[in-house]
Amino acid sequence: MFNYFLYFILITIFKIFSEFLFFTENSFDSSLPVEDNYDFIVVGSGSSGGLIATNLKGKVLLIEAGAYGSGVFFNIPIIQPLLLRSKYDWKHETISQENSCKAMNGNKCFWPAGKILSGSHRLNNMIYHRGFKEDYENYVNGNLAEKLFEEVEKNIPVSETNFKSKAGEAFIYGMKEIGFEVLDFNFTNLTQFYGKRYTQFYNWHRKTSAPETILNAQVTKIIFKNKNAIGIEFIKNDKIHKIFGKKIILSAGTIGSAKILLHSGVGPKKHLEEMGIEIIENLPVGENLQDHVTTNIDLMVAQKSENSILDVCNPWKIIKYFWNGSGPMSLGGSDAMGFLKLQNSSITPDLSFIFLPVGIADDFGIHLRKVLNFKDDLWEKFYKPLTGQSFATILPIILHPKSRGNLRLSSKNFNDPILIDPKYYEAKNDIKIMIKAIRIIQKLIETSIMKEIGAELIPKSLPGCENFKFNSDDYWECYVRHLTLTMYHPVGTCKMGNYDENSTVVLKNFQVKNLENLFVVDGSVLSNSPSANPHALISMLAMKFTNEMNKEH
Ligand SMILES: Cc1cc2nc3c(=O)[nH]c(=O)nc-3n(C[C@H](O)[C@H](O)[C@H](O)COP(=O)(O)OP(=O)(O)OC[C@H]3O[C@@H](n4cnc5c(N)ncnc54)[C@H](O)[C@@H]3O)c2cc1C
Repeated sequence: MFNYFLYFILITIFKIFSEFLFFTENSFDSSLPVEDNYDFIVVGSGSSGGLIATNLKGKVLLIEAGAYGSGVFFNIPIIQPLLLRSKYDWKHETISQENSCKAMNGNKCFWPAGKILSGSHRLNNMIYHRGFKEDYENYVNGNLAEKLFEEVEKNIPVSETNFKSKAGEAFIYGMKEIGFEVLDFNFTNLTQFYGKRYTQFYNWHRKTSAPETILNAQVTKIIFKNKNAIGIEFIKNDKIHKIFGKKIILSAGTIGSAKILLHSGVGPKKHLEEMGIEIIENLPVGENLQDHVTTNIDLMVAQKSENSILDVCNPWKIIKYFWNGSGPMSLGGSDAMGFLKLQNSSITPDLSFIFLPVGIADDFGIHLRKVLNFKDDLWEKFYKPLTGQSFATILPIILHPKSRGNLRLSSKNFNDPILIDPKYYEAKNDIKIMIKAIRIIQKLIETSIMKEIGAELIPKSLPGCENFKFNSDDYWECYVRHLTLTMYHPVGTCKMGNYDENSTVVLKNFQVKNLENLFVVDGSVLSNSPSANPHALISMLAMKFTNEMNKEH
């Protein structure tokens, strides 16, 4: 009971504080661009846009829909879950899903994305993994990629998590024991500096020539003269503004960039006609939506004092965190992870497993179940009876799902939500892979090292799946179609490709096909989901683009 109240009080204080901060940041921000014409206008300050704008040479304007967001406070890694569904999150939701998200209200899965300076990198779990060279060969040759990653890592420091749980260690060694071809099972590497979240936000502050930045400004349209992009329209403080530039770079993310293009008349002809939007170029914008889908496998573990709420609030640990960045406050979510090939013939890994030394029931249902949009039934029958026990989570991630979704506008009005349809598990093969992943987790739990920490699967049926024999393949199919979660890695809606391919939106130099001076550089250009968490790959591509632009300029 004491823990419940402690959570409740801390979460309430945080919510009041972040609302107050948001109010003060917005009320006093009336800044507008000082010039009439820029060399570059960069839309979006996230993993890609933040890096591009802070490193481009020339007269650069960075336009960001989100607010500043306190550096001192929000960059404490353990705060991350509290930023979800806050004012610093776009709070997207999928449309009602037929084959998945069945444990969520309205069968809608929650899709957060950063609406803050530094974008989703301010809200993410800070995991940094370069991925595998076969993933980036589509976009850049291997040797150059290595150099670009090194440049990225000079911009944003990366190091092993400072917080390492005993359960995380057992997970790493257990996985190495079970006989599949496992790759890189290890403690997680994070974008951090002395245990603090490190994003372009810091570089932006430190650079004497930081780009001119307009916050709280939502770009709604690209202005074209024939097939040339010449500027953008944006809304700030309820007023529409126009600003002009020689090159327009969209880095508004997989949802944001596609939405701006569609509203500007760049998209599938038939869809734009239905919406009553004048067509500038017929391109498959919004198609090819892909996401790393996962499910929540909570494990009960024997003891977990090292990351309980009392441990996080321990004054000595708080002092140590601010002194040397150690302890539970530096936990970005995951402390261990790795990859696995189901067959030796697989070119890149098929699955990734991310370990979190916490579980959904750990906060007594005060925050996380609301974030994830859980139906009351799921909470009341499955998780609530477990509160007060110790948990850890393993997220099995399908790295190359076959299911493809899309984005569609709901109307001509930019403020109306975009319709996100990931079509999770439409491809039956994705279910097969997920069930294999669950069987692997079951093998892992049987390893001696996992037994030592008392790991055990929750021994009861998920609400909605009670009619299936517990632990049968049919039961697990039902489970993953109910407890469907995103790893928050949507990509692909402005697919990069060759000029003669119909699916191409963006050419290999990031230019939008058939349109001059318009570029898209962010997660939306990835043609396929990478074999790792995408921030590193997206940053590497942003670095490539920046170098190419600086050479031309
Ligand atoms: C909760 C969460 C956890 C994640 N964990 C990890 C992780 O641990 N490791 C990892 O590698 N990846 C992780 N990811 C994914 C990763 O953060 C994203 O793939 C990556 O940040 C995307 O970069 P981006 O530049 O494409 O878009 P973003 O970083 O999302 O940037 C887009 C920016 O554009 C702005 N914008 C959007 N629309 C407009 C508009 N109309 N006008 C003006 N500005 C606009 C947004 O506010 C935002 O700042 C996570 C994502 C989330 C949400």
